[in-house]
Amino acid sequence: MVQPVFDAALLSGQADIPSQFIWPADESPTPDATEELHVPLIDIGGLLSGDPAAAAEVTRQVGDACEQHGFFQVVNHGIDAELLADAHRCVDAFFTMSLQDKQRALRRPGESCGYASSFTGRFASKLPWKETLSFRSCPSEPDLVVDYIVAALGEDHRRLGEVYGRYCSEMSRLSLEIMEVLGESLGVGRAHYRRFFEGNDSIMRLNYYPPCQRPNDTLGTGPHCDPTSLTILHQDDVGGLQVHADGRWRSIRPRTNAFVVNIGDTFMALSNGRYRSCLHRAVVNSRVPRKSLAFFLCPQMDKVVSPPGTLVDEANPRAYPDFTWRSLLDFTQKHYRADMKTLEVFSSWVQQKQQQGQATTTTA
Ligand SMILES: C=C1C[C@]23C[C@@]1(O)CC[C@H]2[C@]1(C)CCC[C@@](C)(C(=O)O)[C@H]1[C@@H]3C(=O)O
Ligand SMILES: O=C(O)CCC(=O)C(=O)O
Ligand SMILES: [Fe+2]
Repeated sequence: MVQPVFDAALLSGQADIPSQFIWPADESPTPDATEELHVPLIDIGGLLSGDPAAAAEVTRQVGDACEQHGFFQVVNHGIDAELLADAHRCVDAFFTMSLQDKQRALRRPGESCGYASSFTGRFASKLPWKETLSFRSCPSEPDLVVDYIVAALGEDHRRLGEVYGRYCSEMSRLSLEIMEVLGESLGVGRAHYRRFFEGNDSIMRLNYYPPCQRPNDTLGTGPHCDPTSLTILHQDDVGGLQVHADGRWRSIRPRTNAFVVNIGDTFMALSNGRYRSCLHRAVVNSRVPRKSLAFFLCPQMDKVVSPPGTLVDEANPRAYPDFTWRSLLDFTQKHYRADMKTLEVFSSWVQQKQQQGQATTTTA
């Protein structure tokens, strides 16, 4: 079989799409679903510095949302509007380059960073209608992002690297603030999760969804729960993010000044299953490209993911085994395509390995 190359410049205008991009009927997209999911809008600046009674009410709202579906939005986040606009302009600048130029940053098999034009070499079916550029970001290595971009794309792209370097450090700051709120809402105190993630080893991903003439047959990002800890997403004004809540797909309307935040599988494990990592996806459209910026907060690779003792008791026994982010990341890159069951399947795999006496919380 000839492997399809996802060259958006060619495919976007075509009436037919290669069969590998067609998703089965039971996962069929509903790009026109108009029902919205209303998620709480959290004024994060006010929350952390404002009056205690108001803060307690907002913390409760975050807790409720995380117990129901794990999605909320933050405003008054302190991210400079010009930096955000620049980050979106740089997405356009990168993805409108020629396929050959983008492929200088090609993502290699088994790796989670680099440029992927769909996943034509990685999966055989249910290919996503998107291009992505992913890279690591760690607060302890301030030049990591710019050095990666310059090494992959050349000196001409230094400014792009600087923009995302700044953007990622703001995302890390915001994630730690959100961790304070999550800790407070779970009754473990503001410091617990903040400390856990202070030395995070996160992934930044730029998503670019070219137009598709068959938007009812394919998906930009298939249904999945994020295996990571917390996702902070900014979508442009096109729309396309859908969440599966109360048994149906509902969209989250874009808001220029808001970030969409959702709990990932790793945080679900850190909360002993109290907070939900919820199924979501992205649909495409036939008119315009869509962009989103996703910052995936992840623990340091070898830190043991284990809930605080106060969240475990007789009524709430351990929901998941201890694991490291390294082993879960490896699982999603080499053994299992992340979907709605990742944490469940991964947990069984860890338990099986433990029974066989093989470690999954070390690098071995
Ligand atoms: C660790 C990760 C794997 C994926 C990127 C991410 O950083 C977090 C989300 C994961 C993903 C988006 C879930 C849907 C399937 C996937 C293959 C994709 O469509 O991009 C996933 C990512 C991956 O590259 O494995
Ligand atoms: O592009 C979007 O709106 C969602 C993307 C997403 O869910 C992901 O990259 O994990
Ligand atoms: Fe996601």
